[in-house]
Amino acid sequence: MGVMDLKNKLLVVVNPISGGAVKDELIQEIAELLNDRQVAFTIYETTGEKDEYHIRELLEAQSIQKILVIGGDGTIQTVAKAVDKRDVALGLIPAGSANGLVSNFEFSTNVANQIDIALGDSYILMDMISVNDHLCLHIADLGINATLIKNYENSEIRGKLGYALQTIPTLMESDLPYSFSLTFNDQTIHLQGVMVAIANAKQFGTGAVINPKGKMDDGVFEVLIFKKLMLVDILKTLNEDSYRNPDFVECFPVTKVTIACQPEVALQVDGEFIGKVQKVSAELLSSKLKIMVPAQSKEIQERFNL
Ligand SMILES: Nc1ncnc2c1ncn2[C@@H]1O[C@H](COP(=O)(O)OP(=O)(O)OP(=O)(O)O)[C@@H](O)[C@H]1O
Repeated sequence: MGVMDLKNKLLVVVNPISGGAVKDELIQEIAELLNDRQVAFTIYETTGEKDEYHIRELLEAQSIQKILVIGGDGTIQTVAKAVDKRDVALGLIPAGSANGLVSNFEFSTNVANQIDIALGDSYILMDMISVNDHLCLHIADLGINATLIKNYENSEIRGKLGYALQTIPTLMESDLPYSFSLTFNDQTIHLQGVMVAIANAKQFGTGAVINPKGKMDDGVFEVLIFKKLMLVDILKTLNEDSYRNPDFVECFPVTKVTIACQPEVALQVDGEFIGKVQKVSAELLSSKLKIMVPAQSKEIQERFNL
């Protein structure tokens, strides 16, 4: 507990296992930085059991306006669910293995700067999507990437190396291409592809920009159909501004989409493997998530025409 100042009370949610790293030193450093800034705080360490419920209890019992989240996308997800429709902002300290969501903001890698962003007053009201009733903040997809994530979760390796090692067996096992039917804006299209992505964000934590049009606070999300595994075009996703070959990917901005696939295809939401499904319903939620971002971030510059 830091200096008592109820107006400034911060809840610090730490996932002790995210990213596979011990966080004792990081927590110590953050506690000192918060004390220096005279911010009162309570620390909650996640256990992996009923965290959403416990965080909600803390929000109800104490006058908390901000939560500092130290963890990966899964931890941000849990906190977002606990916040629900409350006017509570999230400050982010990326400490996961991939940090997909945070990689979309121009975040500093310096912890003191991250604390200043969290305690500052620049925020976005981020869109959220429901994907088969799972909350999606970042990117959900059906097909090759979700299959990869499933194999990765079954392996012993955490971290980016895990993805690389899992790629080859996944590509050999999968029955590509899959058949998808997508219904949106009163039309249904049928096509073959290796992956369909439902994207709020621009890029994965690996840096692959799969959705150059992605803006987290524009009131729409994109549905993207990746038709073939084209190596040159996959490499081009490393460049944000590059032209996207329509033989490789097509993109549609939507607020609602249903996707049917035959036979069933692997689904992942924000990096968690959900299962194999024959149908996906995705819809923009009416509630938004308040996320603290750097004042110089693109979203803030565009909003205020700076
Ligand atoms: N104390 C704990 N022990 C074991 N598992 C935990 C604990 N606390 C949280 N978890 C689990 O950690 C997972 C969330 O991890 P998170 O996504 O934040 O990190 P990561 O997987 O390393 O990062 P990323 O999502 O960026 O790849 C959830 O599945 C949650 O149940």
